[in-house]
Amino acid sequence: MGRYAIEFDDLSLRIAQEELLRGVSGKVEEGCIVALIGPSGAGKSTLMSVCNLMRTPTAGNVYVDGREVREWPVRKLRQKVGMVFQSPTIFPGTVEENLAYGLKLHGQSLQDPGSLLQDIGLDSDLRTRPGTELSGGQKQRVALGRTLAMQPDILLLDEVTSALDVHAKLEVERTILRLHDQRHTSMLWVTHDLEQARRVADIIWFMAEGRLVETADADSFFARPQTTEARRFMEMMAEGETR
Ligand SMILES: Nc1ncnc2c1ncn2[C@@H]1O[C@H](COP(=O)(O)OP(=O)(O)OP(=O)(O)O)[C@@H](O)[C@H]1O
Repeated sequence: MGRYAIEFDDLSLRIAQEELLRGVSGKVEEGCIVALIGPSGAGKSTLMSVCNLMRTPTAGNVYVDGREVREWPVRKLRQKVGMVFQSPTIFPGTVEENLAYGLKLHGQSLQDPGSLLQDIGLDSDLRTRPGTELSGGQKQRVALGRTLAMQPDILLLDEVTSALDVHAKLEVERTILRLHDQRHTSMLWVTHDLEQARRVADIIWFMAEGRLVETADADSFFARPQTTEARRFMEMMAEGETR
């Protein structure tokens, strides 16, 4: 097997009678940013959740760095595959304590809070500030920093900017791209914001009804999707914007 950060091999996931994922196969190259787009309920979050075993596949396999997820020690897998969500979780305590939270769970401490703050674009004065006093964008940076403190090789980003205003969204987006340049982290990035997908992604994966319907490099996807489903989706999204 070549060097892929993540590889999905005929992956399916059913909960009760519901088919959440249906035969998904695809590969994320190391250091690549894949934007996962598609209608609500397509299975985008579900696909990400199997990468760190928050959910277990019903059939098929998921390989992280060439090793099937169920063969990884879970703690190691979750250190290697970090996840950031739409709504940042901020624990009681200072920004620094929030940044160190994941490491502490792993019996480690944060070695260089100053440089992490710099990496996530937060002023060093904020280090001792209660996390709950931050703005939405700052909280999302702290959530990102907490995940990055674990030195993940892979980042799963689930609509991480959708709760932010335009300014904060672009700031967080830029921070993520800068970190990507520095650390070459591989990323699966779910977004409903097609302009964002166009700005950040190398590759687009379009999902619908639990299937990975189309994969393409971002430029060719946005020039013209190949499948009818993706074309319809793009038209629908464009109509929504002009309404
Ligand atoms: N625990 C569950 N039991 C049954 N069905 C579920 C469960 N969790 C999610 N689903 C269903 O699985 C489907 C896929 O959900 P998922 O959240 O992965 O979609 P999504 O593409 O990320 O959607 P969105 O863009 O709205 O976040 C949806 O139809 C959802 O209702």
